[in-house]
Amino acid sequence: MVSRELPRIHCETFLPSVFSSTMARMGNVWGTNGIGSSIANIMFFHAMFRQYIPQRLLDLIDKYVQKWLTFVNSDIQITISEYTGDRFKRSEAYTAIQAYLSTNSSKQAKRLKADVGENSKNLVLSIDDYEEVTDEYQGAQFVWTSAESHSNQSRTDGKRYYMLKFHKKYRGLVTDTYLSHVMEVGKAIGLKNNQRKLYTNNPSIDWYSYKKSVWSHVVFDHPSTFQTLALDAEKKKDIIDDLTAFTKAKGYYRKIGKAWKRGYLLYGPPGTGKSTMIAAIANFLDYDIYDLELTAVKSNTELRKLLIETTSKSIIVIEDIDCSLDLTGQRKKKKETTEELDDDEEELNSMNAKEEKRMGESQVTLSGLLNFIDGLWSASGGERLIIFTTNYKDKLDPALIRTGRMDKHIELSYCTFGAFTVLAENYLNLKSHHLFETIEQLLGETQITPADVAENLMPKTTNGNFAEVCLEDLIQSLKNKKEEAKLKAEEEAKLKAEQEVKLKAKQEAKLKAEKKAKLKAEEEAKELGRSTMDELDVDGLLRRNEVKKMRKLIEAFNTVQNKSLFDAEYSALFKLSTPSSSGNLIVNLIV
Ligand SMILES: Nc1ncnc2c1ncn2[C@@H]1O[C@H](COP(=O)(O)OP(=O)(O)OP(=O)(O)O)[C@@H](O)[C@H]1O
Repeated sequence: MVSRELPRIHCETFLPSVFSSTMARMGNVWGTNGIGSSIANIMFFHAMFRQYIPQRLLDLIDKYVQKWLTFVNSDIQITISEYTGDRFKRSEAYTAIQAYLSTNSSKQAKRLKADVGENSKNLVLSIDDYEEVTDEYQGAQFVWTSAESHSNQSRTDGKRYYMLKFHKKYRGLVTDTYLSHVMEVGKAIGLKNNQRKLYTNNPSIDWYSYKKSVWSHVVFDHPSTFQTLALDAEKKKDIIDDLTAFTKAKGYYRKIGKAWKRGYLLYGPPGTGKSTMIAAIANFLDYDIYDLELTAVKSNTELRKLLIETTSKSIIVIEDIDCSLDLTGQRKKKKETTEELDDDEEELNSMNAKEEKRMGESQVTLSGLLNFIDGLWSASGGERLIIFTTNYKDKLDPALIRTGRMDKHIELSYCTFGAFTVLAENYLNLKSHHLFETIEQLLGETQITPADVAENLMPKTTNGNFAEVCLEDLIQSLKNKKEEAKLKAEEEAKLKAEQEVKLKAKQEAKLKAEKKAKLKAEEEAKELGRSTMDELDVDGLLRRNEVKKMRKLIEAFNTVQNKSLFDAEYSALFKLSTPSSSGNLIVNLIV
């Protein structure tokens, strides 16, 4: 990353006389007429010189002048840009340097910039553009400058960078220890100031504005912890152990050749604590949360870009993944739409409208999402959890939740007595109570979400023994729920019984009809006497009223055993001069 930007001689080719007189005037103004005119003369001769000397010779001279300047210039410069590569990701070095310089800059720099700090309470100062800050390290001096470069086309499309200048004799010190020292201290300051953040993705239309950010954030300040989470102790311990093991497994993941990330699927009915658990996990691990609104992501490329711009030590959350996108049916639907519209040209206008609407909708596909979770790009950053939540696990594509993508499936279900005791302690400060026994019994008999229990345990009055009131409220709620469930079960049983009776009647009618049809067929077969006739009848080659005639014909054939006689019989029977095609067929079959 060490780049040595050496001063270049810019050879002016504009009118030397104008320049010369300007310089002379400046000399007068400064009272240094001699120096001014000397510079003007040098520039004049330099310009003349460049006009009459061949280009190849000029290039050669330039090359040697640069070499000479390198030799005599004692400073080395290192530039650290805010965004590396094609502005994919904010440089960690830039952020660390910003934090590192924040302490020095407030003491030294005369022009400072102030911004609201991470905790939104204090102002954080940093050096303004082209202001210099000198840092001392092991007796050496280092000069830092902050600046912004603009491309020729755009004045707003600035690329921010820090520039470090030092004497070339400190090159070894810089590469060996100084830069790592800056990074280490900067990161430590960053962590100290750091408050966890809750990010949400910006619509892509804003990505290229002056703010240039794909994510927006607020300070994450959710009070949920594993202690306050209503969950059975065993389940809780299992999750905590899993998370702890994950955070310590950097080396292990590298050894087995896997990206350092883990997928959690939280599923269960609404109000069972899926979002609450995510907050508890973030607080436990001290991670940021990236709450990804998938419907606002237009394409798989955008999804990848969002992923790249997440930091490590973070949780990427997609809530209600089953509702986020029709990930499996999306392509099919589009195809159907196109086919329909092809069929009818009159619908061209409506097609355009539909197409426009479709363009506005998310084009993220299942494969895009799968790549997001465990494609090559997902390995950048490391130490990340990906959490999906859903109320309907069965609706999800198995590929999305298979082990390796969603490594741990956690069911959050209705409130157990264990979960209730956590809530009672949190909400009412109660470890035990004489009503707990009744509640335990009722919880075993009916289903209630932790959200509903929590709502009942919220003190609604400050008077008297509100804990007892809350518990009684809960008992009443549980009884109501039990009654509701009983009524619902009875209703369902009644409905089921009715459906079964209907089904039985339908089946009996069907059996009866089949039996009747069979009997009729048997009677007809008997009448025909031969299976050949059954086949012919089945094949529909003969009309039913011809069957009887055919029987006679066969009898005639069997009796006469002579083709010419049979033909005569046949013609007489059907009153034909020549046999019909069906007659011929029968004859062929029989003969
Ligand atoms: N397991 C729990 N522990 C503690 N509080 C809970 C728990 N479950 C629910 N709650 C309470 O109920 C409220 C709603 O819970 P939460 O939003 O976490 O449920 P959810 O499962 O994410 O619901 P949804 O599926 O509708 O998003 C929370 O604010 C919290 O107060």
